[in-house]
Amino acid sequence: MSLVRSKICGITRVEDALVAAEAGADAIGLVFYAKSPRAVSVQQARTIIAALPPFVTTVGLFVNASRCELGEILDAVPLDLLQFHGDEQPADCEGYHRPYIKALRVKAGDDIAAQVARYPKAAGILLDTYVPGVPGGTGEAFDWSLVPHDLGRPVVLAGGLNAANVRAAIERVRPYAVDVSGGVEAGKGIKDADKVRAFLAEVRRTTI
Ligand SMILES: O=C(O)c1ccccc1N[C@@H]1O[C@H](COP(=O)(O)O)[C@@H](O)[C@H]1O
Repeated sequence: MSLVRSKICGITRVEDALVAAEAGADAIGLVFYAKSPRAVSVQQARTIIAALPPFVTTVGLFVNASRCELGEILDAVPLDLLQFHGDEQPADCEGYHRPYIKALRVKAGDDIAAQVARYPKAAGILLDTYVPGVPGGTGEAFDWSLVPHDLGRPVVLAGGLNAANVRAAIERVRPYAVDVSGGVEAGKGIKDADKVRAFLAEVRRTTI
């Protein structure tokens, strides 16, 4: 029997980070993608991370960022883990002296196992919903039955999760962790404390 880890992504405010940490989130996600309504500046990210208690993993989310842009952010922001959510190839994700997770956007007919195998150095694989033209954070779930049973890697399940469906999602996919953004928001980039608490409580009471 194991507990499923959790990440609350798209944090833009200190108060939301603290609610997530106090409610037991294992990680918070900071979006460094200017086109996202949840994008944070370097200074915002530093302020949020400085306010966190120990043992909360800080994840930086990037979408096709250049090496130069990413390097500048990493020089300034103490991120523990990188999440590549665009079309990054394996070589684009390596060389930053940080573990990374690669997001794959899932649709019917995909050979998920083959895509996962392309990223042997990834610490984990995040599975999100494929929506044409949108890299992520769509709030839409995908058909969880598309996920093969044993991908042999830590799987982070994402895409349209919320307190009402996360239990079923965990029981179906048996992921290492779940990741949520829109399902715990009051508005874009603003978390709803009650939704965050309800989501994390539901994750905690669901063992696999
Ligand atoms: O949150 C965003 O704005 C975002 C932008 C670009 C790529 C990914 C983004 N978020 C990630 O998308 C998934 C699913 O989010 P949701 O729960 O469906 O809203 C999650 O991993 C977010 O971290």
